[in-house]
Amino acid sequence: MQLNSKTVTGVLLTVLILGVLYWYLFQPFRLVPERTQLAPDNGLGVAPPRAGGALGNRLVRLCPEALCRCAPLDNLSNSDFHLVAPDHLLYKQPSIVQGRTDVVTVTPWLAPVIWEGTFNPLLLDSIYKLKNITIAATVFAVGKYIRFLKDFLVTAEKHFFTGFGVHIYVFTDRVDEVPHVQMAPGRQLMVISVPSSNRWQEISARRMELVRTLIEEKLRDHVDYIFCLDVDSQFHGRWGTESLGGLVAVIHPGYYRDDRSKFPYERRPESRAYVAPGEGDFYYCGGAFGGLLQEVHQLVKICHSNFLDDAKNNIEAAWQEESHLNRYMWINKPSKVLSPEYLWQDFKPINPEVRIIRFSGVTKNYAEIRPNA
Ligand SMILES: CC(=O)N[C@H]1[C@@H](OP(=O)(O)OP(=O)(O)OC[C@H]2O[C@@H](n3ccc(=O)[nH]c3=O)[C@H](O)[C@@H]2O)O[C@H](CO)[C@H](O)[C@@H]1O
Ligand SMILES: [Mn+2]
Repeated sequence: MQLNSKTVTGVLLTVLILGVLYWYLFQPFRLVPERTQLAPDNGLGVAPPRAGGALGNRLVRLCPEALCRCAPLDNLSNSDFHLVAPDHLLYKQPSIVQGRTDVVTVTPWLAPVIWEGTFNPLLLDSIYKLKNITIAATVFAVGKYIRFLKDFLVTAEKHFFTGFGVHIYVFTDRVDEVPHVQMAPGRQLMVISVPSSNRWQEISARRMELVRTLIEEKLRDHVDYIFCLDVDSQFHGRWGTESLGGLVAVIHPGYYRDDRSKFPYERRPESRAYVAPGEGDFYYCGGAFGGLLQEVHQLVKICHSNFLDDAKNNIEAAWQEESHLNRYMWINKPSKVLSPEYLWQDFKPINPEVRIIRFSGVTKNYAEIRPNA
């Protein structure tokens, strides 16, 4: 058979096109940039969509199987959203008509508010045991505040996520004075040396920056949740898996019955922490907050950046990082809210709705322990 050159070219071209098409459809993976979960720091504290995600930009494999099961989809079972209970677990029947009526147990944006009697610890622990999670806690003990560390650590051993993997990070300028506290298997203490300061405001506010660095340099990929806690406090009751969530805030015990006009938000519009009159949901504590690692990373990053912007304009918010945290939580609604059971103050008489005190600030002589009064 005689082939003319036109037929040969035509056949070759068809083979080439089919080849390219085949390669494109059946290549093992294509690299595409994943949508970043961290919004550009817009200074307003506006968060990106929250579900799942990683810290920053990352490349994901898109394979033919991606249509059904690829790594990011499998990870859902490790996330906060998929709750699997062990089969045959026996526990008290939940009621849909009876429960706490003396307190509000859900926010207007439908985040649960955790009070004693709203959850089943056995059920929750069984669910989270299956996930094999690790929880980090940060605590600062700078200067004379080192004296609070021992009770904090001893009581954390008794009440804070007992039976779970817990990594406590102590930031201190007095490394030699960190007490030795026996910890259960799976629980660890890490000490990080930080400089001292002659202003307590600076020590307190610097926590946002140091927690950010800790997350970026040490915790990513190793820890699921993180809580940032004041050291001048002790645990008195269970603080466990019921507190886990995306972004977790604790209601301040001092203002939870007050009108929002009484909340000590930053009221100067020049500050990045400004909350206008008529705005704000609750007044949250600076002494305890937490959540999924990527959520807390977002929070500390934005609060620190807003704090720096204020500093450039010679403004220090009324309650330092607590004011920035409150501004952040007004825009980025916490997905779980912990009642004042989770941070009480020893000097405060207990109100009837508070059936248990889980964590409480010790009464201290400010003039005596702070570097500046
Ligand atoms: C219960 C609660 O919500 N407390 C908050 C409140 O006052 P507090 O009176 O509770 O603040 P604080 O004196 O406990 O300081 C906050 C924390 O900073 C650390 N620290 C402070 C001073 C120092 O010399 N060395 C040291 O290590 C320590 O971990 C301490 O627990 O307002 C502060 C505003 O700045 C923080 O938001 C606190 O978290
Ligand atoms: Mn405190």
